[in-house]
Amino acid sequence: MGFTPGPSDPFIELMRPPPGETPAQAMARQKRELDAQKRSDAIDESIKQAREQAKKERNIIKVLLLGQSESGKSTTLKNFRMRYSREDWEKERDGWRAVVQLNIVRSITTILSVMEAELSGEVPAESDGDDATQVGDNEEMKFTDRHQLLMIRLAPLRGVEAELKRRLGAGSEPVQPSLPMIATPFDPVNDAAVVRRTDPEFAVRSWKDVLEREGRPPHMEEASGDLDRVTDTIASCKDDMKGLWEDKTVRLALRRRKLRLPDSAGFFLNDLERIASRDYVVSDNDIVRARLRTVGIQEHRLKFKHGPFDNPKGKEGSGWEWRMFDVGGCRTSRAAWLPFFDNVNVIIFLSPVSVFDQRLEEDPRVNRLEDSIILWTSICGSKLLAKTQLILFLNKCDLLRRKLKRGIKVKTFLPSYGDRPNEVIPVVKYLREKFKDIQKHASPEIRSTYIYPTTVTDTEATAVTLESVRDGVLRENLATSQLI
Ligand SMILES: Nc1nc2c(ncn2[C@@H]2O[C@H](COP(=O)(O)OP(=O)(O)OP(=O)(O)O)[C@@H](O)[C@H]2O)c(=O)[nH]1
Ligand SMILES: [Mg+2]
Repeated sequence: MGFTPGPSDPFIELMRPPPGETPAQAMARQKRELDAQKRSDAIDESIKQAREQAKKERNIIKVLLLGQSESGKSTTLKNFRMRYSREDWEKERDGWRAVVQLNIVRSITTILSVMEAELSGEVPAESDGDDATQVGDNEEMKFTDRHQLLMIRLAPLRGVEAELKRRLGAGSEPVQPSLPMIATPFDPVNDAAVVRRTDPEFAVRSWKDVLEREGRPPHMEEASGDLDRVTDTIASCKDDMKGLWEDKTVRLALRRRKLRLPDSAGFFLNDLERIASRDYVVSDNDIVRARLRTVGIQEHRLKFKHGPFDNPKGKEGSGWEWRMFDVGGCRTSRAAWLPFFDNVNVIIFLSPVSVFDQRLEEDPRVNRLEDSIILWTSICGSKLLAKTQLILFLNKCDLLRRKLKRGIKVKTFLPSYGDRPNEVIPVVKYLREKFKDIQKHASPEIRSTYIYPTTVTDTEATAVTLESVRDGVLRENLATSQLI
């Protein structure tokens, strides 16, 4: 005899309408059941989507570039893009022309301001411990009619500077000196952190905005006319700019005033013959050197399709994608970093080694090396970043070499350096050990740190470093992705 489910079947019992249910109650119950089913289906769907998303993102590596302002984050990113995203790099080439021009013109107008100050007999400001070599006040500094003439002939560059700022200014704004400053992204923001600056620096919000505008073929008469005017004026000032930059008395005045031009200024000013011309074509090196302060956070994507670790599952078209985030490094920008720490796979942290005798632009009370160490300690110690792979670039080794050659003693600014030799290799080795120790003691979990001494403006040497970084990152993330 077969089994006939009877009234005692638990499922039937469960589904049975309650005794004495009215038609209205039955309708309400059925609606409740339908809603519950819908909710359950929605949950199933979102789980499915999350799984699919995780599968898709298995090959995505999130990389953050961190470090103080002018540490070389954007320059590092440019190296990556030049090497691994050549198509975009080429598309943006023309857009950099105006940036290089602004870099040159700003250096020249800054020098003109120094000359004006000298000629008007203004007393130079006290040293802020910056890297200029001491120049005796008694050194002869004779300005002549020729200098006056140079100043008059170069005066149109002030208008060009304003014009270039306006053009690059879609996303540009001066650094807000009134914004709260914090030393690390984990610090609470309060008004006490506000420091007033006297000289707000020109800033550009986003490469992408600027380059998209600048790189476009000029479609408006006005835009193309402006560009020609700018290029024409710069070209017509070429000889005078060279005369100014090469003049001994001017150099002496710059040293006496302890003027710190941007790190790339020399690179551009020594090559005026090529750059200040009407048919100037932007070179790879020019792009790498062109300084554009980052404000906000910019995302750039790189695809790795070739190489030993590029195909994690051995499937066609399943290469790795790196999402690289470049941040503004000054103290007013660091609060914006925090939301990007979620699920970050890799941090490339840049600490310039040449800055032991310099102060922060945004807060001249703070030594730049000290700032970098505070920042590194906070990043290493963050629980949120405990599983993140840390890569440290001890950058600007070339500037360190130059500085030490000029006789500036590390020990003066870093007494703990003691009597070790005042040479590049021992200094970098010393800093490397210090940064490594901090990582070891501050990290919530044991992890390795990959440390590279770099000069990211040297694209050939950096290419070798990037290969190693790339393979190291992919190897580590391959292991993680296998676990998904
Ligand atoms: N000589 C030399 N100059 C460098 C090096 N790295 C960067 N620079 C220059 O330093 C300046 C600042 O570099 P950026 O890459 O713009 O610095 P950043 O960290 O992105 O700065 P923010 O956007 O302000 O946070 C630029 O003029 C670079 O060309 C280096 O290793 N050597
Ligand atoms: Mg930058």
